[in-house]
Amino acid sequence: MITEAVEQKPVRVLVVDDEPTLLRALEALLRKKGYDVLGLDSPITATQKLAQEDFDVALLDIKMPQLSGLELLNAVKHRRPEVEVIMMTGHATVETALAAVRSGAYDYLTKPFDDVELVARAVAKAAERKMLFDRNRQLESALRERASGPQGDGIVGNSAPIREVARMIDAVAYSATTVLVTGESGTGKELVARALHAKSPRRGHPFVALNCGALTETLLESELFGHVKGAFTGAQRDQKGLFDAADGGTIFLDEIGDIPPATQVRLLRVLQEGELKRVGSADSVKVDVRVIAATHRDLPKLVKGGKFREDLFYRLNVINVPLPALRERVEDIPLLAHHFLRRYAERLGKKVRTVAPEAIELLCGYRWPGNVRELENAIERAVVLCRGEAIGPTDLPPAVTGRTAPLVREAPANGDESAWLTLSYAAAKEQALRRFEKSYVEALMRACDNNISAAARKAGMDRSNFKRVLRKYRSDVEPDSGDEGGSGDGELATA
Ligand SMILES: Nc1ncnc2c1ncn2[C@@H]1O[C@H](COP(=O)(O)OP(=O)(O)OP(=O)(O)O)[C@@H](O)[C@H]1O
Repeated sequence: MITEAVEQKPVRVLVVDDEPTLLRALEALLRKKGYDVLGLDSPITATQKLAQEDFDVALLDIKMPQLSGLELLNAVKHRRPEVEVIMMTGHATVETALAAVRSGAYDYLTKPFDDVELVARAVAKAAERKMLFDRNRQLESALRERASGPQGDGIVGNSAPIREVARMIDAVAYSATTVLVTGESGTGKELVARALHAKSPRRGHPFVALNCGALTETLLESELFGHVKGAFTGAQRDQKGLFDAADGGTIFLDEIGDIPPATQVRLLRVLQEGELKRVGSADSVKVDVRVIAATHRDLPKLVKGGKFREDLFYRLNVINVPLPALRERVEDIPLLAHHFLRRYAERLGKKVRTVAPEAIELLCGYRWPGNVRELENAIERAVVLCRGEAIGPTDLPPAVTGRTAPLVREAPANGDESAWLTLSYAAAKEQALRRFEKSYVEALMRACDNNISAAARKAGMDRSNFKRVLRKYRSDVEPDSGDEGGSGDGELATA
């Protein structure tokens, strides 16, 4: 992972002071703290070294013969602007401090040092800042490489599975073959469809997307194929459909597993014959549209259950591009986080530049049931909340930091009753109920091997009520039809 490479680099510190005793003491102190230190008593030698070697932090005395510390600071910033500089001054005046900061110093310390630990702490802070910016630069350049490289498709990621996706896009974009993109919600199925279109010879023609799960059968058919006047109540004139709108280009049919049987027949006809019939008409119309379909459902299972036509499945599944869940490619998380950070910092006009290592660690440790979409939302939120240059753990959503209802977890069970007292009675009761509900449904699901019907029976609840409760805690459970407009095939998604 890119971040690890940055973190493992030893921090290199340059100390320049013409007082030999202090120089040796600082060298010894910083070496003891684990830094790779070069101590020099001559600012001239220091400028020569800076031309040859990399440093992360420089600790410079402000008053030296040959070259003043401020002149040396300017030389450092000129040669290596990325080095974090701390000035040491025996005559701390507001003017010298200001002059140093204006010239790019990160901090300044006043000599003599009452407590050398202060020096170590200042160096540690400067080193941390330098590493953050190194990490940022590295991720930025990886992103630039990715965006301008052969993939150039807006798909961010360097993991093996995402490289394979990019390879498949390149391999199949040029043909007119139907592609089925599969993967959990938020894994980037539409992004892949857009990339396929953008890299195809059809790119000068429209790309039209439709979420098939969001419409009733009549509306869906009319949207896709158009209708003639009088085809159904409200059809007051002839209307073309999205296949007409996409002529010469690509149509992206999301949630293809949700389309009803009659629509499946019509779609099969378009795929087989290259022609469609508008709703209410017996006439055929020729169309030239590439179909890319997507689903988060297990289509072969729907076929087995008689809910999806086998012939249509084979027509759609000529090429399958499976998208991995985000938790299966954790190494992409830092890259994606910085990608979204850049996007939202720019959009929101904020000076957030990076993600702190502890926040990256939390992001990498979370399961991301909503995949890249959830990560994108988390980073947008963090950019809004962030007050400094780096997103920290407190800017992340509670689900990611594990702060979801901590009071509930810690309250009376371990005797820490004070946790309750920060809540109103209603809030405490609500949290306790949610805790009970979550543990109960999770335990039941475990006991019933994830079989929703069996768990509902054991709970003495009807299946759809049980599912409604379960859905509060499990994002991978499908809604029942009527719940949120799904097709009513919740069993498939959870089995
Ligand atoms: N690899 C990626 N690089 C950059 N952005 C991504 C990537 N994958 C997904 N995204 C972004 O995440 C969001 C969700 O992606 P998209 O809508 O393509 O997912 P989906 O799988 O089609 O979701 P659903 O199944 O819910 O329709 C979009 O804003 C998309 O641009």
